[in-house]
Amino acid sequence: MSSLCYNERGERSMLYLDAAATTPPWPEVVEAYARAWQERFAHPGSPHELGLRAAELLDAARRQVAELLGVEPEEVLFTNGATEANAAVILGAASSAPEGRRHIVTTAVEHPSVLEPLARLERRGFRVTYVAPDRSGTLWARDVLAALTPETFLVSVMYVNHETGSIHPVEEIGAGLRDRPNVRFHVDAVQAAAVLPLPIRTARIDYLTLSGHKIHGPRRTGILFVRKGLPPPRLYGDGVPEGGVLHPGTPDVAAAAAFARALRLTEERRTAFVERVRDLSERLREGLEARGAVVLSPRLARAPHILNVSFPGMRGEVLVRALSAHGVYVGTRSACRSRAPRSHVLTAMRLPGELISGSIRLSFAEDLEPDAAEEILSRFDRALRDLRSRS
Ligand SMILES: Cc1ncc(COP(=O)(O)O)c(C=O)c1O
Repeated sequence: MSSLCYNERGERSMLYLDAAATTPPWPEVVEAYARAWQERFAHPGSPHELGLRAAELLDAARRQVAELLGVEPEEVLFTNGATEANAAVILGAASSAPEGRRHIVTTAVEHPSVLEPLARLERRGFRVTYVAPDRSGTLWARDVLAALTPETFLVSVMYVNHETGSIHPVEEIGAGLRDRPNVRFHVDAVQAAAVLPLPIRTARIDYLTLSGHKIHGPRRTGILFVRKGLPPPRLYGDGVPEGGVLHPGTPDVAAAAAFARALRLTEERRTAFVERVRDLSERLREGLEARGAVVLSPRLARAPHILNVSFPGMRGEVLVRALSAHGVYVGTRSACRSRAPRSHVLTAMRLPGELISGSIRLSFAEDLEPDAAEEILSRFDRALRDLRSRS
């Protein structure tokens, strides 16, 4: 990261504020990946010595992840990323839903990787209730629980929203589901892992998804937690996931090792990161409000590494481009949907159209210090000046 971020005089040239889209790789993770790939390249299913050593590493990665999450190794499956895992959980729960139970509760602000399989199920006759947050972006557990009906077989709620950073009350929802043992509870915790401990046990979660590239690990890696005793979802046909890997095909041992390393470093660095990023995002919030921005992220229960603001009268994409001319890289909304006409998250918050179209998302990665705020704000000033001089 640092070689990309600093020029030859040691000055910061690039300010990457798009960590919710993807994070830069940590060198230790790259090294873990490269070493495992070179040294344990054999197929972990091969019965010879090299195969056994590869299988050993896969197994060790699974045990490390389980230990970090406080769960059993058998409850961890490596995946090709959270999109794959979210779809597998949702479509899998639907295919094993008891007779006559065809209702799912979710939120209107989920990531497209949850909304798209749900839309597919709706076309097949399932009913889905999309619970909306309030105007501040806060989701209330009581609204989610009130949407349950006797036909509900699945509740799917993300832990941290990818556009606003809103923290959803998954523990309270899980507590409310304790007397509904036949309702499965799925949590997409992709945006939470960098900043929050994951309450897998305390929240009565059945399925939880994580993604490697949001915690400085490789793309197309991740894990799916499946509570012991539940059937693991199947991607194709009848095959049960084998050797701790969700997808069929040759397992990527190096990817599993790299994911485990990224998760361990995330755990070790989380407290210090949260402290730094809270300070940084507070300074930016104040500085941007002083420049006329309206903060769209909730004031309370916001993950500190995501800050959504809007400059009324300005288009978000235009500001994103103006900022990038000054080496500041921010996002508009979910990178997967950045071409969709408007944010479904901000629309669900019932915000005025002008605020929605002016919104940008700042999201912070590990290497930013709080005093970067001054430099970021001064580059905002330059970008805003450029835009005003053009209009
Ligand atoms: C909340 C959330 N869920 C799921 C995903 C998809 O993750 P992946 O890129 O690993 O498929 C993302 C990625 O942006 C996300 O933000």
